[in-house]
Amino acid sequence: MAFEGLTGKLQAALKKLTGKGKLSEKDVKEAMREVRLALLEADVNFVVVKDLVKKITERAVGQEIMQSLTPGQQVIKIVNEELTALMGGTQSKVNMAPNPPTVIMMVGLQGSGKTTTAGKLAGYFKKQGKNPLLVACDIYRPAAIKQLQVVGQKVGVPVFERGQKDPVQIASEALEFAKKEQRDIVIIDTAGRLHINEELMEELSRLKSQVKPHEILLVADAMTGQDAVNVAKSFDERLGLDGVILTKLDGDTRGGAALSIKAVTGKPIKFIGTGEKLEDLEPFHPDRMASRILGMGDILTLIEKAQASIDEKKAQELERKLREQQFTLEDFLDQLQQLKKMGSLSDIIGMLPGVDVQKLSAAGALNEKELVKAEAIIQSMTPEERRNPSIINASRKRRIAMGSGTTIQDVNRLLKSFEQFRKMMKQVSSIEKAVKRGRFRFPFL
Ligand SMILES: Nc1nc2c(ncn2[C@@H]2O[C@H](COP(=O)(O)OP(=O)(O)OP(=O)(O)O)[C@@H](O)[C@H]2O)c(=O)[nH]1
Repeated sequence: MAFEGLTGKLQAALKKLTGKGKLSEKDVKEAMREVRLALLEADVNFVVVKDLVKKITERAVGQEIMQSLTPGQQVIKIVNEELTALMGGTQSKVNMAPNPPTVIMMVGLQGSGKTTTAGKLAGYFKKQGKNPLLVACDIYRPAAIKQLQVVGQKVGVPVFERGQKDPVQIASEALEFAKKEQRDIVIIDTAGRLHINEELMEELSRLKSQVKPHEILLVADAMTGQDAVNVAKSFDERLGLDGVILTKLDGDTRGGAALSIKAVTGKPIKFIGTGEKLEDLEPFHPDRMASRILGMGDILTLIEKAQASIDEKKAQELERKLREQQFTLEDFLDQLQQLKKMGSLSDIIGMLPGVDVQKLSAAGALNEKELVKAEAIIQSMTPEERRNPSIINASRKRRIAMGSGTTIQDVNRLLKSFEQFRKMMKQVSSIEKAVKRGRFRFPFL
């Protein structure tokens, strides 16, 4: 899970403030020193850090805050707001052409995830009812065309290719083709290089003047931290970017790129890549990211992910069962299977507020293999046992363990996690209600 180190340190710094009834200027300044260090260690650009901490401190030591009943909470609210503002404030969407097709040019260095992300983006638009076309203009790496065809096929979007022809020529033909075939979004995968060089920029500039894209998106690898920020700066100076797609935010990314790109280049992050699978692309919401970084969870994204992978009827049925306490192990099995579609366990759990992912993974609670085991155990139960786990006595446990090739301890553990899951689902629905009523309180306060 990305940002773990940063989240832990920010929480530790801010927690010191929430324990106090009244705050002095010294308390705030001390906490801000820790916030500054945490951000620098996360590889956030140091000018950005300096500016951010100054803004937070100025607001936090203001009369209103210091004299409020809950000054610590107010400071956290300020940090949350300033982090949100730093990342652009509100969501930036892709510019759509008034007369389709909308042309999107994907640019970036080799290995940043450009080709994969072009496929993800095509899949994203297709799910929204659009009719995209992918265009293979990375002619130097022969495998790139094949790779684009593979991802295109996986998301069900056609790929326009003309082999090693001049990319500018390919793009022009692709536009003609898109108009004829009524494709409303054209996504062009361009060549990458290991480093920024003149030849690459020349080619991309030629391509830009020929196809006049409505959107130029830079794909940058979040794992490279400040390098990603510098790459964004260079591409923007030479080509003019409309936005950035930051990939690999599922790894142990420290946070530097996500927090610095907008402030340094003025260009917003529009999407983030959160895994290797083609559905692992999320629109970027600065406010939700700020909450995630502060360890306050991201219930809204979690709900959206659930909505995207669970069909509406099933979700309503599930909600009813949870409300009426009729949620059975059979439903649990169904949920485990749905969960697998939503992404990695630690990413999903990390979106719940107040959950310490690091602690859970250390305790082995987020092991994906456990999911497979859980499925086998539930499948070895009788329908009666699935509906009513309280009848599972010692001899039934023995039978289930034998049948699933597991141990009695495994069966016990599963029954226990089922109980916990039931509780967690209840918590999610009560948080959702609280958010809707505007009464949601940050859980670690
Ligand atoms: N974990 C993770 N891996 C990603 C993500 N996006 C892309 N990748 C992986 O990054 C690697 C490089 O991706 P490509 O799409 O081949 O990179 P590229 O930028 O198109 O490379 P060139 O075509 O050589 O320019 C692949 O193994 C992808 O699966 C992401 O969001 N998370």
